[in-house]
Amino acid sequence: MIQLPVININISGRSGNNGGDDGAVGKAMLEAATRYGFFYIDHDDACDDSDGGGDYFSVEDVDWMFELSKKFFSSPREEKAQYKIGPDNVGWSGMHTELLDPEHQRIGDFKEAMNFGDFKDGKAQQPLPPSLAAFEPDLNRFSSLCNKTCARILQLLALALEIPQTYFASRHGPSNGTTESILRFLFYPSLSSPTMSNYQHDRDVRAGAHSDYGSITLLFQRPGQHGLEILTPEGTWASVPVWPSSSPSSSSSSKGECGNGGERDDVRARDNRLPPILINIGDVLSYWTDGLLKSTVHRVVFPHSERDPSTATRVAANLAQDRYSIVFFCHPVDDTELVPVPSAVVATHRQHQSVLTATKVGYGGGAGSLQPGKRALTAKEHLEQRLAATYQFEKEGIRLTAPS
Ligand SMILES: O=C(O)CCC(=O)C(=O)O
Ligand SMILES: [Fe+2]
Repeated sequence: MIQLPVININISGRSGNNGGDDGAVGKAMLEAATRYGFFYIDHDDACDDSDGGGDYFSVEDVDWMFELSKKFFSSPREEKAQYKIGPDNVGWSGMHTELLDPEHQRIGDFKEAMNFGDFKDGKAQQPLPPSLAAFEPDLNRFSSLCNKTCARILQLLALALEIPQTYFASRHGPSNGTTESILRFLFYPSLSSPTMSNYQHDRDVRAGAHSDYGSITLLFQRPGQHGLEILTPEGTWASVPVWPSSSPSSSSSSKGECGNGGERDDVRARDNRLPPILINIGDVLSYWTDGLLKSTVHRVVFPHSERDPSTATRVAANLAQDRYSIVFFCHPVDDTELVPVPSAVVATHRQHQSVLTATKVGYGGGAGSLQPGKRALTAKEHLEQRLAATYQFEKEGIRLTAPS
């Protein structure tokens, strides 16, 4: 189990009771992003002088999205199949359709997913299945809260990198242009599901090892449905709890009245039943900052308690859990040129990296090591390059391992 820092943010970006503490919060965030590539965020209303609700996720917002996700995944297979994912990366993907770690997996991921792309003027730019069509405004609102949260995180990171606060945020959507951002519902059936009959506990995973391609990812998890693991620099897998404990490392992550108060925050979050949102850095932000911000490899496994030899007993006793998660992959606007970030902090890091690391960053070098005479990659090109390097793509853009 790894204890990652919990960073308390106010969403409005105005100082409020926080006493202009953005500097300390940004610094804590940058530290976590450079050390782990992962951290949690929590939000304290008392620290926010925005006009109350509306700008951040309420418990009800998140519960409702999970309700919608369940509603969708439990709709008839034939119905979901009409909204199958295509080259544009939106729509439904069934069990074993995605293979995130082709080198190590014998069979595709044990999961189903539903991807939503950008919303424009409140409207989805893709057909919505009957189970969700009536809830377009709710999906749009949730996606918009995700974008706002990403913008705020990017603003705090920019502050800590000593560049204009709008440097990253103004290069992200949705108001600045089209992006490849995706809101994604995920469903990992429990071991007791009939779809699990081909599962082999020594070889199969719910989602294979991978890094995310965007700038940052938000992950919403449900209490009791753990399974996420991250690869540590030592090359071992560490489980990431849904509820971070109030360890000293988390309470040191941000200071001040409205910083993370360790135990106090943990209790508050539990009372409200909303675990903090897990954030991770993706490949494009790592590339953009020459590897200073880490894009950490992670995967989703079946909980050890369900994989042990007494699994049969657990399954029989109905203790095995489905896992539902909701992910938001935040990407820059497609035509953003990934020129080196004008940050002295990044420049210093670049000077200290070895040539070997510099060529591996973002698995295609970093923005600062561009060959002379070559133009910078755009965000869309970077994504295409990452996708091509990960999968031997079939024509439609995702690798199919089984008919779905
Ligand atoms: O479901 C999860 O917990 C993580 C999913 C994930 O890492 C992804 O979809 O990229
Ligand atoms: Fe991921």
